[in-house]
Amino acid sequence: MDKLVIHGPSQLEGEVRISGAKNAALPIMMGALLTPEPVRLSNVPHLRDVTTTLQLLASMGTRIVVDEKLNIELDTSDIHSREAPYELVKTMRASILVLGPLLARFGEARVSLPGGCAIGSRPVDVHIHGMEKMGAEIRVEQGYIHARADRLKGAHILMHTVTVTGTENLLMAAVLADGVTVLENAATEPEVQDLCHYLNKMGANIRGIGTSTLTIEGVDELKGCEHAIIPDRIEAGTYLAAAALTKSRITATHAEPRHMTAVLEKFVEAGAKLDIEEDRITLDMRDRELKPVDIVTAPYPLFPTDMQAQFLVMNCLAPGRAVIEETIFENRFMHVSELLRMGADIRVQGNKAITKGVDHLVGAPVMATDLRASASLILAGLAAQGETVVNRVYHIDRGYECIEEKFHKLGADIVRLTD
Ligand SMILES: CC(=O)N[C@H]1[C@@H](OP(=O)(O)OP(=O)(O)OC[C@H]2O[C@@H](n3ccc(=O)[nH]c3=O)[C@H](O)[C@@H]2O)O[C@H](CO)[C@@H](O)[C@@H]1O
Ligand SMILES: C=C(OP(=O)(O)O)C(=O)O
Repeated sequence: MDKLVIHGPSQLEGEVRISGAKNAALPIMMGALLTPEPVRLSNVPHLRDVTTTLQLLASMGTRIVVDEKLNIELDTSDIHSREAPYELVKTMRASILVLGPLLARFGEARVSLPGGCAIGSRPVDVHIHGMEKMGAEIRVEQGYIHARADRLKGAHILMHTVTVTGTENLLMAAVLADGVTVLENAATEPEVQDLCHYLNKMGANIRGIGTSTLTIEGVDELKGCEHAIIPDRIEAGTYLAAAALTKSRITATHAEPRHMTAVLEKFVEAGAKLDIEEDRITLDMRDRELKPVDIVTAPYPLFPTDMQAQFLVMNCLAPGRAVIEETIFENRFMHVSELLRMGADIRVQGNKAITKGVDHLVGAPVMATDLRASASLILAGLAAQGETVVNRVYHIDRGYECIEEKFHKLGADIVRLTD
């Protein structure tokens, strides 16, 4: 398995181009199953999860054309399978997002249960109950969700918790349903909004985009469209965190600062100087001192759980005490034990990580079992003294496009070793 070897401490400078958002690209690609006409997607990030999604769609009969600019055309006019098998779903939880589109367009779907993963149990009860309310018959047998419906019917659905993929799955089920669906307590994440805009381009009728109540008037069919994926706010935040940690100045280009308000405010509270333009964010931490910041993760527009691990590393090097409370996933401190091995002072109490800033971190071999935890270990390695080897780069490749090339271009001493 590949590993990344980092020699720190690094001084970063220059510009980094932010890629399209993983968490927008995946549902939007699955949404191609809703129409027999081709959809053309641009700004799709080059990620392992995107490859897995292409494999999943291809296994169902989707024709895929990738042009020289890496735009992706998906043509689902000849779908012959309505199944998402365990082998693919186990590597990417977002595969559950084929359930809504398959059920809505073909009246049946067989999707492996995604199961628990490193950051928590991650049930899909909201997805299932919502589709049942829309008239689907659902059985869960031998690890698979079997769903059937002649035609889904509009329904009033109050989701008991705010769920991003749950909202997306129910949206994609509702756009082809008979009648009006109201989704209450819907997620308002920019990635959910991007999916709504894309579906409306296809001819769907979704109102309330960006609010917690979405009203969807079902239509008989959807058509093809062209769509550019929004920038990845978590990738942008991760590079800015690297600059903060290494007392550097970098600019994230092709970003969307309007999606990052909570995170950008925390960078300022942490002592960074920010210069924000239309689609560029410059963070300057040169000759400035990191300050500890208390954080509570919460659904958008509040502070995202996907940036928690990166800010935890910043707190490790900020003189003083800070508390980070993780309210979304019950087991999302996998990075803590590895950071302790690098000399951090962190105590985990329930869903809180309490840090006392140390003067410096020391490089070590480390490994994490989820995406953002792994990213945070790269950040720690960039700031630490000596060599850090980040094992199981597999997780990073799920969500960060060419991470070592981007950091290398910013001046980091980082190389990938392939076994
Ligand atoms: C592909 C994708 O977009 N992944 C993102 C998505 O994951 P994902 O959509 O899986 O996360 P959810 O928003 O669904 O999870 C939020 C909370 O709701 C709970 N829950 C969820 C569904 C359900 O049916 N029942 C239930 O109880 C989960 O266990 C969790 O505690 O949102 C998360 C929260 O912002 C992000 O960390 C992930 O990066
Ligand atoms: C948890 C994440 O992704 P996923 O939902 O795909 O596991 C993430 O992007 O941080």
